[in-house]
Amino acid sequence: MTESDFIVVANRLPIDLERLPDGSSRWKRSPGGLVTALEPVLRESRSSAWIGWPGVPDADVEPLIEDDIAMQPVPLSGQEVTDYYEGFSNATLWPLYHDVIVAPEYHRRWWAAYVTVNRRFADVTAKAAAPGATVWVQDYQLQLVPKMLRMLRPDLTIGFFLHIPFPPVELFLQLPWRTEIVEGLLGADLIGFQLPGGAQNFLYLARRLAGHQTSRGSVGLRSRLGEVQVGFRKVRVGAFPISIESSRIDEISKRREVREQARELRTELGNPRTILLGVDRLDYTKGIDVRLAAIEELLADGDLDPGEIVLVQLATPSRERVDSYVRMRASIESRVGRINGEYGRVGRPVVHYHHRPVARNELIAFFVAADVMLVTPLRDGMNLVAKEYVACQGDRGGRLVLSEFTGAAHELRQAYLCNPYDLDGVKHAILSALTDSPEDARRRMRAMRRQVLSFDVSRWAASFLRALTVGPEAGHTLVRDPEPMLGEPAAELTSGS
Ligand SMILES: Nc1ncnc2c1ncn2[C@@H]1O[C@H](COP(=O)(O)OP(=O)(O)O)[C@@H](O)[C@H]1O
Ligand SMILES: O=P(O)(O)OC[C@H]1O[C@H](O[C@H]2O[C@H](CO)[C@@H](O)[C@H](O)[C@H]2O)[C@H](O)[C@@H](O)[C@@H]1O
Repeated sequence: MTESDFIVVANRLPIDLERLPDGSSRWKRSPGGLVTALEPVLRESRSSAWIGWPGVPDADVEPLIEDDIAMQPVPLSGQEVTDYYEGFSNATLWPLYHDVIVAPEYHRRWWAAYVTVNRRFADVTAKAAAPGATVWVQDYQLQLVPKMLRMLRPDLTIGFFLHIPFPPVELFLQLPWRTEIVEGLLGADLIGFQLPGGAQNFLYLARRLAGHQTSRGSVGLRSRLGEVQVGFRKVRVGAFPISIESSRIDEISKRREVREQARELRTELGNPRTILLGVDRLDYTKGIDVRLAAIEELLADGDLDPGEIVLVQLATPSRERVDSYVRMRASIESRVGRINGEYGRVGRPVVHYHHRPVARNELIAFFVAADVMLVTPLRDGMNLVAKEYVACQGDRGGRLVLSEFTGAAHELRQAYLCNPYDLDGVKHAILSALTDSPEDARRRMRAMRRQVLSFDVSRWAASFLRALTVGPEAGHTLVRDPEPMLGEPAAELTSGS
């Protein structure tokens, strides 16, 4: 494989290898918003490569070119999938960074696998990068890569972006390997978070856990970066909310065949007065159970008429061997069954639940058909689905019910916002969305569309990469924390003893 000037390093390649029952295999699109966001960025750049896992254990695949992107597979053994991916990444870090919605598990064996796999990603990247190349490392699965890579290749410019929330300090401190993670990230030249709060939590930890001098001023959106002094290097820290290919999605949503498909969907659903829609990876962070509980109560209260509404829930399979995901799936599917058993009629279920990914244009037809979009996560780094729905509304006044605990809620202020922990609040937001006047709904949607169409994914990537490749901002005052570092005795105690 030739050396590349611009490399994205992510846990997954944008395509997953799928093994078929006859022993053959084929590539399919990988799930999740990280791939949705980064694919167009790489398609537009030259001499670029994507380094990642092909999605199945023990895959022995050669580098390949797909959609003009050079793909460099990093293999994982079956045991590494269990310990690094399902274990440390998705049963330790994922719940810890998402407000401990389920309890994170801390196992030294999982941590050892995380270190080993991060080192493998760093080694592969060090070999693939041209002299002076720019490398952009993605997400919580690879937080040690920046430091490992810097030690191997000090000539590289290294960026890191965290797609999920960076947790409150008190929660992060549970992690037995908290200092290693902070030091691993500080190998980057620029560390990006979705929101300023995450950046500020990280600056605090760089001071208190790792003892570095940091800036103290508040971090802005795509501006006012924070700084950490690491030896002779200045590491910058900022907030860069991710987005979507808004104008492409807008354009697809206006195609005649997509509108036609949306009409057909409505007919197939029995021409209900209102279509409500949920689109998510099947993940406990997404609050699918919250929206089902709200709909069930609204039906029971008589506020919703089962003859007039239909809820379509599209759920992409995700992390299917992790215990918490297995339990959540069973509970969601049993609730869907209960609602349909109670309120559905023969041939007319109230909830249409599909446990599979749908093709891109079909998904856009669902967004066009939906009168109300339900996005109710308990915590979510951004939630691109909310932005995709807005991009598909054209001049329609589709209504977006949106959890306050998504990154998207910080930009889409005109949504019907709700606290997903407050069931009455969620019910109220759904009823407001259903009963608001068409003029008011259009006014809200127009404001959100302006936001989504102006701040698209290329602007996200450009703002991060510009900050990564230009020199540090001048004029920051860096301070070392006067308080003792965490885990060390306070100065007055040592001097007094
Ligand atoms: N059932 C589905 N079929 C096809 N695409 C889906 C489905 N569910 C989610 N997606 C896509 O996956 C991406 C999810 O991104 P996001 O909302 O940011 O959450 P996450 O990355 O946590 O899954 C979006 O681009 C969305 O359109
Ligand atoms: O690779 P998987 O384990 O199947 O998971 C899919 C992806 O899920 C997460 O997506 C996040 O990124 C989105 C884009 O920034 C953001 O909108 C969303 O809030 C996040 O949850 C995960 O962060 C990715 O690494 C996974 O590939």
